[in-house]
Amino acid sequence: MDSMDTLSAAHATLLVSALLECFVASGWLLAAAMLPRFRVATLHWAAFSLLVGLAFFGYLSSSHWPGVPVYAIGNMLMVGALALQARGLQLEAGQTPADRVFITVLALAALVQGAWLGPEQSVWRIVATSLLLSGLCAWNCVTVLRCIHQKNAQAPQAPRALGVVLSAPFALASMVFALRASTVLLAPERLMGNARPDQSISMPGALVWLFISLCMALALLGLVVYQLQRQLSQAATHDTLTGLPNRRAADEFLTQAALHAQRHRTPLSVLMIDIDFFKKVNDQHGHAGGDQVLRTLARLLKNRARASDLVTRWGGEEFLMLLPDTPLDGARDMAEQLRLAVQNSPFHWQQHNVPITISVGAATWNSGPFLANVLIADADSALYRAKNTGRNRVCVASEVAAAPGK
Ligand SMILES: Nc1nc2c(ncn2[C@@H]2O[C@H](COP(=O)(O)OP(=O)(O)OP(=O)(O)O)[C@@H](O)[C@H]2O)c(=O)[nH]1
Repeated sequence: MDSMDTLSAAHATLLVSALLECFVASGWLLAAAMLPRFRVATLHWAAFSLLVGLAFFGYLSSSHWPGVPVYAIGNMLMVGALALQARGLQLEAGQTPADRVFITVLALAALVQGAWLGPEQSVWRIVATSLLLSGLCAWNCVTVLRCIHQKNAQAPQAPRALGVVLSAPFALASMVFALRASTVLLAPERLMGNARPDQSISMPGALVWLFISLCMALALLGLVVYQLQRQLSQAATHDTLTGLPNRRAADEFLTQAALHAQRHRTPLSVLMIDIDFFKKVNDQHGHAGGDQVLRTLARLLKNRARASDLVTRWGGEEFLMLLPDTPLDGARDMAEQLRLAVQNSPFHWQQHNVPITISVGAATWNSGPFLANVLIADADSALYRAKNTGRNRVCVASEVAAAPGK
């Protein structure tokens, strides 16, 4: 291939890259329209792709703009694009955007372009710009890792490898820009050997960028899908009013806890908790007042539970607590503590004191075949007894009843 062919191949690759960037930008705009929760971040990423596409179109048409420092403008667009990508990522990760840093980076980039504008100074311009771009990509890599790590610390869901996979394109981009800076610094004669050193387009360079840019778009998409999947799973397993796990989550936890209890021969207890005369609370304070009482009680129960326990909203004004490794005596003690804590805690609604008491039914599985529905039914009938014998009390089911096979 002669040099003319090489140049047109590089041009063709740049043109494809520029068109692909516009295509990716329209995808992010669509995502912004469809996913309000991700609107701000996806708009940043749409702007990132558009600016990169614009930079590529500029590089492509540089020969039509004699005298215009197209490459300096292109470099500014690239730095601005990566700063926007970083800002979008920070917002997505729930961090406060480091706008001062971004402005400093942009000012530095502008200084670099202005200070070394001519073709004979392109070595320094390329080195400094590549280092800035490398730094921004490295930052994005760290932000993605921190985002996944943070979300996993709240509720582990993703495999450890996910953070590595999603941050890899940013690490790769950072290394490529650093490599470009060092090769241009170490072998400037190769760059200066070009007919127009400030406007050289290398075919491998264009291809590498095309690859990295698509990988970055895929990684950002992966991040959005991961967050969406977390949201969906949260909505399916959690109660929106109290934020507690719902009945479905309780069923799953009970199955796991039962397997653990059977394998390690440890008791498993459940507490069925019901607010007394809750209808009156609704009647006196309205549904919103009732909702506030439910939220306060949920917080109280959660604060008093051990890390290994699970507090769930079973339905209506009923809560189910699962207590692994807890015998019936321990469950009774725990229930009694909760009952007293509720009785002595102030529940407020619009400056009104709302006196609240609970009734609790406790049941324990100790040995024999495990039947979740029997254990729950036992706790339920103990609760029924607590209600029928005056409320604001704890009743326990017999241990044998929970294990009919024994
Ligand atoms: N505010 C509010 N009320 C709810 C919710 N879910 C169920 N309730 C109300 O809880 C009340 C339950 O009433 P009942 O089953 O008669 O029980 P209770 O009044 O607590 O009486 P006992 O349980 O027998 O002490 C009903 O008025 C329901 O409307 C909710 O999410 N929010």
